[in-house]
Amino acid sequence: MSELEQYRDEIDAIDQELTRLFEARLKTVLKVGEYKRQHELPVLDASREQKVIAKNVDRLEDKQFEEELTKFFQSMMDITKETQTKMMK
Ligand SMILES: C=C(O[C@@H]1C=C(C(=O)O)C=C[C@H]1O)C(=O)O
Repeated sequence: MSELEQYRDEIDAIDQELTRLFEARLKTVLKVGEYKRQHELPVLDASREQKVIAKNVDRLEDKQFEEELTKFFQSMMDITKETQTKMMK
């Protein structure tokens, strides 16, 4: 196996984990969405989003990825808000 194929195998294994975790996170987000619907709360909670980002940036072993991780979490939370909004219709 070439070096490139080995790296891609590694990426595939990581993606498998990411997909499993993303699905689990989305299922929990939908429960939050249902709670918000019942309690008439807005989908966006900007202060919670800031906390999620800060907490996870803090967990980074290599701080050079701070900008990338911030974008990653912000993009994911944009998706989860969209999913909650869709579900609340
Ligand atoms: C899931 C929530 O709804 C939104 C999505 C968030 C997320 O995906 O972590 C965080 C805050 C909210 O803007 C929440 O309020 O906890």
